[in-house]
Amino acid sequence: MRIDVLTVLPGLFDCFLKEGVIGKAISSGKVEVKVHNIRDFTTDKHRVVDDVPYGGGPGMVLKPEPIFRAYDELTKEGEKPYVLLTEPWGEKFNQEMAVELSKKPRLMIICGRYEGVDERVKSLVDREVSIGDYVLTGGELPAMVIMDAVLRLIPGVLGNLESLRADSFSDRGLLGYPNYTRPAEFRGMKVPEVLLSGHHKKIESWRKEQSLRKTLERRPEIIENLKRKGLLTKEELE
Ligand SMILES: NC(=O)c1ccno1
Repeated sequence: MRIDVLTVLPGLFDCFLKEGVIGKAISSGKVEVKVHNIRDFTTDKHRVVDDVPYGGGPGMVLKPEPIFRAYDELTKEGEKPYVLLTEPWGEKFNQEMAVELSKKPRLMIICGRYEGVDERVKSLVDREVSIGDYVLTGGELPAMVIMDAVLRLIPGVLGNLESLRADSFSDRGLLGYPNYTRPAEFRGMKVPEVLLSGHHKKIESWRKEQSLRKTLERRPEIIENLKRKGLLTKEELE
């Protein structure tokens, strides 16, 4: 997968693209992520990327020209990207969308900033995406959240596919089960006996029960939804 990011603050991505699982995936060539400074696509000596809103009002709006120039330049060759725009009022990002996006060969993420982008930029956009009902200073952090959730799903990026299976939200949207590691007792808190038993069937059913219990406690609507769709087994319903 290739991802092109358009932003006025490219430096925000430096650590994200160098460290951890994502950094390794890029350095090993499993995925390609290129961050582009929208200012590099301006033509004036002050490299202006924003302007006051028509009709008045607070703040500044990202101008269309530099973004369109960037899009034209970056899409001259190769597959046309699926274009996302990160904005607070976009479609809510979730695991389902992450899975869908992970199947695209190429993405472009335009990071909103200031009061937003000129509305005409949206003629380039396939999906406006929000990571939550709150307003940030810009779309760069949402872009990193989206890239993290999407890139980890690319085959070969996560060493152990098992951890993908055990993800929260990956099994019918159920929350993940509790995890423990050594020591077996820490400050009087013991690891559940079943996890020390080596009995894989019992461990699996304990984990399933914990996952259902946690989902029922924290996200009952997910259980109700699965019940309505008939996606819970008889045992799980007991
Ligand atoms: N909530 C968001 O995704 C967002 C994007 C830009 N500002 O806020």
